Amino acid sequence: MSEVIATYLVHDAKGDLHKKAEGIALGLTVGSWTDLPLLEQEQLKAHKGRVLEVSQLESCDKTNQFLGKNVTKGIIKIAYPSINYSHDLPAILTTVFGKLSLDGEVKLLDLEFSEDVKASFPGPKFGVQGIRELVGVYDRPLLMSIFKGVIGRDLQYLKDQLRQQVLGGVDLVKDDEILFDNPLTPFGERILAGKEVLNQVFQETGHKALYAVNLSGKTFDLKDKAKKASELGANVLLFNVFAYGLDVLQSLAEDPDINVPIMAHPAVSGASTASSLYGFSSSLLLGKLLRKSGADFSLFPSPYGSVALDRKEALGIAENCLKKESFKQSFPVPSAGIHPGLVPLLMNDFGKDSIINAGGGVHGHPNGAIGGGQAFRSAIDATLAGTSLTEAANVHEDLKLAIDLWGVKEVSK
Ligand SMILES: CSCCC(=O)C(=O)COP(=O)(O)O
Ligand SMILES: [Mg+2]
Repeated sequence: MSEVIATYLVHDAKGDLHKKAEGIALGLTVGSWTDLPLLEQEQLKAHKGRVLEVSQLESCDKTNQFLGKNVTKGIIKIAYPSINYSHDLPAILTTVFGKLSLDGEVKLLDLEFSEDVKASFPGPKFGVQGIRELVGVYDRPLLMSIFKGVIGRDLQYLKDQLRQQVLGGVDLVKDDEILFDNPLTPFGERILAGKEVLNQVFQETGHKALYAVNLSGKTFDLKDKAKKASELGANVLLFNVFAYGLDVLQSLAEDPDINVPIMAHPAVSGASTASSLYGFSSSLLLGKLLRKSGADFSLFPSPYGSVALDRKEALGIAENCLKKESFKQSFPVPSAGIHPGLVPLLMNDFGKDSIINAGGGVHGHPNGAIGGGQAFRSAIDATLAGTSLTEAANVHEDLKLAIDLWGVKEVSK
């Protein structure tokens, strides 16, 4: 059947989850059902939402949150026929979670798309394999660092900082998401300066790296800017997708003239995912929907750093980025507050097909960004070899300095 199936977590004060589910299925499709004459009921049958599952999880007394209100917690699954909407995310999301997202304690946990609806989405242009081919690294997690303190600085500062990071052995360097187009480091000039530095380092050392430049500005200017970036030879486009909308990402990913991988930053997404009662699940928004819309990379808070996400949610994002699908895979990038001592935990959770990403954990190293990058590379190599970081630190000075500063968390067996 051609449809989208939505799974919701609900907290219902009235306690009748079946009635609630029927109300949602009708309200978001044909409206009132039983009041209609029989003929009209028959005609509208193909359009009506179908309740597939209602299961009660528990009844709870939410004394602390809502003045003693008793609520019933449950899971509701509803199928929405695809003849009701055009096959694009704005129409699909408005159908399955439009008015409903404003109507009490409902969280959208998952969406399942029938194959014909799925076919309307591009998925990543490059994917994990395509990105690996660009950097020529196949046997380990990639390492990415982030420009820091570039706001208010000129192109020369940016070039110097890029050079230090790449000499440390990182595979990618990304703009911070808060660096926008500006007179000191304009978008096009950042791309050209980045290429110059990366070429220089490659000539000197043979080390290949990519630079992700922040694609920013007004929505209707983005395509032209992205095409210009593509012509200038940009390696990767960083994109604050949740400040714009998933469909804007999809339009960029679908455009054949924008032949550049897209890195989705999670800025602003917390407003839609953080509550346990409302919004979207992280695995849906930052995993499944980003991948469908064409993100080659999905950045999200790891369970361990400064902005920690629940471990199960973070693993759910990575699973949706990588699981077997008709689309290419998106690279999961657990981020925020990452230092070399967290590498064993990250690799244990996210495996080889992930990217270790750090800003402060690279630049804050006592030997600067070169030492920071090298400490991370040693931590990755040691973990792959099954050696503890404490042991590896005996022979890798930069790793030792990093561990002395930030500590180490080995995986508990
Ligand atoms: C919330 S994921 C975003 C990662 C990011 O953009 C960043 O600036 C992290 O920097 P840090 O110094 O915490 O590694
Ligand atoms: Mg940042």
